[in-house]
Amino acid sequence: MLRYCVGSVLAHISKRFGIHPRLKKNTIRPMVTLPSCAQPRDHSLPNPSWSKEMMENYDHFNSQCEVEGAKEGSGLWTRLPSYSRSFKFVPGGGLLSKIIQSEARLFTRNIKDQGAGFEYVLFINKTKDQCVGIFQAGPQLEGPPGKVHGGATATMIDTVTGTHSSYICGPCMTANLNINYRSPISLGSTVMVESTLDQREGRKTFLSCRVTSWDGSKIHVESKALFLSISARQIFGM
Ligand SMILES: CCCCC/C=C\C/C=C\C/C=C\C/C=C\CCCC(=O)SCCNC(=O)CCNC(=O)[C@H](O)C(C)(C)COP(=O)(O)OP(=O)(O)OC[C@H]1O[C@@H](n2cnc3c(N)ncnc32)[C@H](O)[C@@H]1OP(=O)(O)O
Repeated sequence: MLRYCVGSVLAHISKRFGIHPRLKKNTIRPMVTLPSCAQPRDHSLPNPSWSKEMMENYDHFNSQCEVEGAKEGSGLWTRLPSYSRSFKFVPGGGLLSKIIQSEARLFTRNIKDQGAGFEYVLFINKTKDQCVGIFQAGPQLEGPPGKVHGGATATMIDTVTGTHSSYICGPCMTANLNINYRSPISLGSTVMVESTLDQREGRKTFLSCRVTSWDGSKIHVESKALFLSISARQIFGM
């Protein structure tokens, strides 16, 4: 679904900018030299900054994932890759991301120091209509002293519910995000962000989301989100 929705968006972009996203590098005859496009880095894979709690929860979900090559539905969960730009989800997207607004980066992946900002991995469960994010909030996300900024927490929720909604209904945008902050999150701690589908109504997707401590013993945040399906025209103002 994600490949489909990003793919349909890219088809529109390519029409607008006169670039075909699936063109291989050696089939383009550019006026200028195009940057090379290496395999994009998947930021959802573990790195040395991940805490014991982060790794424990990652291993828990990863061990229940579909094995590559096995028939669909063989696992409960699917780990979602994560790139510094949404373009990089599709073949040829790495090249496009260097041509169109090449300085742009996904907000949650723009701090280069490992462990300094958002460290996270998302898993989706299609049969249960659930998406979970395991997040470790680094020191550069401070709000009150020693605690995570409320806007950073909102970003985590938007990331999990937005990705969940994209999987359900394709390209969409956050229309409403309602957040109740119940207890502060300490910097450096690992939290679970869990999104559940409540209802679909035409273009509207309603989701609930909870943020808890890594072991589920403490509730940090409860929220509701509304996403609206949009056309590629709406994204790029065509
Ligand atoms: C390369 C492309 C990538 C594409 C993405 C695809 C896949 C993603 C891949 C990977 C995921 C990676 C990262 C994901 C992480 C994070 C996700 C971040 C998402 C965001 O961070 S995104 C930014 C913040 N977001 C905005 O910047 C939206 C600004 N806004 C608008 O752009 C418009 O506002 C819009 C489009 C929302 C609606 O506009 P519109 O014209 O299409 O629709 P309209 O207004 O007609 O409303 C139709 C019906 O919805 C009801 N309705 C509307 N708004 C409502 C509200 N707030 N509350 C309650 N009901 C509402 C109306 O009442 C009516 O209801 P009814 O039909 O019953 O009368």
